[in-house]
Amino acid sequence: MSDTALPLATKLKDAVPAAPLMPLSVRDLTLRFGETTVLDGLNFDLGSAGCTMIMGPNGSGKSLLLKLLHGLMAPTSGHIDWGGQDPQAVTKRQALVFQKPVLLRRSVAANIDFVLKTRGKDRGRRDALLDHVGLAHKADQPARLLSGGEAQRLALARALATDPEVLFLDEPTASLDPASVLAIETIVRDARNRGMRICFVTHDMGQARRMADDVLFLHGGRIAEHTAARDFFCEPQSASAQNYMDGRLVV
Ligand SMILES: Nc1ncnc2c1ncn2[C@@H]1O[C@H](COP(=O)(O)OP(=O)(O)OP(=O)(O)O)[C@@H](O)[C@H]1O
Repeated sequence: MSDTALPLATKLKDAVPAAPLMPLSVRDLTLRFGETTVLDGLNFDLGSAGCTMIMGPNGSGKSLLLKLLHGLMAPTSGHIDWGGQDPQAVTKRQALVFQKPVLLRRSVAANIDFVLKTRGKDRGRRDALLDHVGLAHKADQPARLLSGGEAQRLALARALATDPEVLFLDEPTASLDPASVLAIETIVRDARNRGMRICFVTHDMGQARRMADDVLFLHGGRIAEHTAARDFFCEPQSASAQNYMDGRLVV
């Protein structure tokens, strides 16, 4: 992206609080709807840095896992420990970007202004944020007129405006063209390289290979595999991950 990414990077780095949310420890995490168990006794840890790609077939529980980790839902049982921090205070230190961008029916600039104002952030960062995601020239345009890729970059800028320590992404590029996919990946990689912890749901194998430090593979609400990226893509250990990568796993 543009040269003006640097001042933004500096400000994001400066904003990291002293007591970090990472590492994450998840123990016996279970979610049921009535008689149906959709997440079944998950146990995993995430280290302080990097990008975890969360993969698995449709309905395996990826989106629900993100919502639990972000505190948008409560588990039926089990524990989520973000660096020993008070669970009540965790959500505000994280951001979630959905497949369908959630935007205000205001101008592009006003979408950023709103987040900066409500979070008590420096309003002067708006232009740097818009430039960082390549939308400075659209600042005065209504957000509803943006293309899908532009809207998703604005959603990402809104997320970055909150200075999250953890960024959750739920299939953010699912309906975007290759150039828009790469633009989003560039922004996310930059955030990761500046120390933001990334948890990224995708079905896009190429994207997972480009972005992953580690892969958490879900199948039927359980963790089939949690492996370093190079091991996962060279030789997945679980049959379900092998079948998924070969296009043979349909749930
Ligand atoms: N509110 C709900 N009540 C009952 N079942 C639900 C509810 N929300 C989700 N589910 C079920 O939980 C399972 C996991 O859903 P989830 O959205 O996490 O899957 P996913 O892995 O993200 O799928 P996809 O790849 O299709 O987005 C699915 O079978 C879904 O139908």
